[in-house]
Amino acid sequence: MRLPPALIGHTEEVLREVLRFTAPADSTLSRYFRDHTRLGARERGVIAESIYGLLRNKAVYTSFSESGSGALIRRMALLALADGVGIDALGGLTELETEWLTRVMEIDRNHLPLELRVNLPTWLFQKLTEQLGEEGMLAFTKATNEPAPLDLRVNTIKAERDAVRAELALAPIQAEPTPFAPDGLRVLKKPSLQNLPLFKSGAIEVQDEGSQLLAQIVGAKRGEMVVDFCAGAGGKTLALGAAMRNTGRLYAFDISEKRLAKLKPRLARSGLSNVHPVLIAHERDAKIKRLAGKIDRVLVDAPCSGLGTLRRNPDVKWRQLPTAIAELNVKQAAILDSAARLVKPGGRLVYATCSILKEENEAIAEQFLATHAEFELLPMRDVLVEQKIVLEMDSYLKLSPEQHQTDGFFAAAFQRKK
Ligand SMILES: C[S@@+](CC[C@H](N)C(=O)[O-])C[C@H]1O[C@@H](n2cnc3c(N)ncnc32)[C@H](O)[C@@H]1O
Repeated sequence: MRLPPALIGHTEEVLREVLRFTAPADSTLSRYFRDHTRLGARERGVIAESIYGLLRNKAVYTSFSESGSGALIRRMALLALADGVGIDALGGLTELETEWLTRVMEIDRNHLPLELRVNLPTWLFQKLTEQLGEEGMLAFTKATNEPAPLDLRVNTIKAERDAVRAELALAPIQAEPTPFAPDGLRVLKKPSLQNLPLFKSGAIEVQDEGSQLLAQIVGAKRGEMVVDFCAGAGGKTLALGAAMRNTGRLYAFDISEKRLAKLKPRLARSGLSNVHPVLIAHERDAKIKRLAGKIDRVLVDAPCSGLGTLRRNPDVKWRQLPTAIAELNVKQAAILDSAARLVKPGGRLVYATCSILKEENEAIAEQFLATHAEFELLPMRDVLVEQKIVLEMDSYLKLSPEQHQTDGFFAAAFQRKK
């Protein structure tokens, strides 16, 4: 069945807004759908897919749009829609548009220049090629164009992985244990989970396997004092609280009241009572000082470029700029430096990002070690053995979509010398 002609106009309108890059694409889409309640589920699906498709293929579409006629934004929207549903499904095309689309859709994209094919801004193309080599950069960009799997973390305070898997199967939702994270399940299709009793009761949370592994390597145990320094909406806080078996004290710091507010309902569902959310003004807030030298484990899940999450957020590569990354680097080092003060002798500090850029990862870890003689690196291979996670790593944890089917993550673990 042909899609209504108005769909092209809607896609154009969302696209115009998304390409301003003033807000994340998913929030622009949600707002548009809230304002246009008459759009049906299929139409929403087609628009959303086209917008994400466009963000993944922006360089190619921009080049293709140099031919054709009419408004540029319409040509871009048509390419995204044609890639998503096929030209024949589109209602409202003019003869000229059909002719142009048919012609450009026949171009073999494998023969386009590399920089176009990988669909990266030039600065990122150069950086990733330098860092990963051409083959590595190609493997990464290919993997970021694949949809991310839907991973769940079983809340071990409330349920066990096998039992949850069996209950999901009755729904019927098929799920497999995640390859590396001990409490993870990978759901094979993408059903809606919000209304499942398992979700409502807090037995499961949606969380990428990589994110679960970051919480795991903190190694939090019963009765400990733990700080999640950049807790946000608490994805990792909840995993840490469960690892502590709901004992001890877990502080969830963040500078964003809005994000901490999102943690509240998740906390209520989780059944955890050992979590203490604390709004801080900045990383050197006086509230932090009184905990100096008292904390067993500190996780710094630092604000970062998010370039490891391109599968879910393809707009990030177009929104990020090298200047913003340089500013982030200063912030990351400052947060890590302040968080380190909390760690007691023998305690563990974990620095993590969802980026794949060396300057946000290894460079920050190395700079930290060079300026903090009281800390030593805990090689990640040892931490993984301690946590019984079968993953080959060297000094650091480096997860990537092409190798591990997770988002791109980095983590370094340090120990304060005794
Ligand atoms: C990568 S996100 C955290 C995600 C979260 N840990 C999770 O698992 O869902 C980084 C967080 O750092 C917070 N942040 C930014 N600057 C900060 C600072 N100076 N001190 C503490 N948190 C900060 C941001 O508000 C954001 O929530």
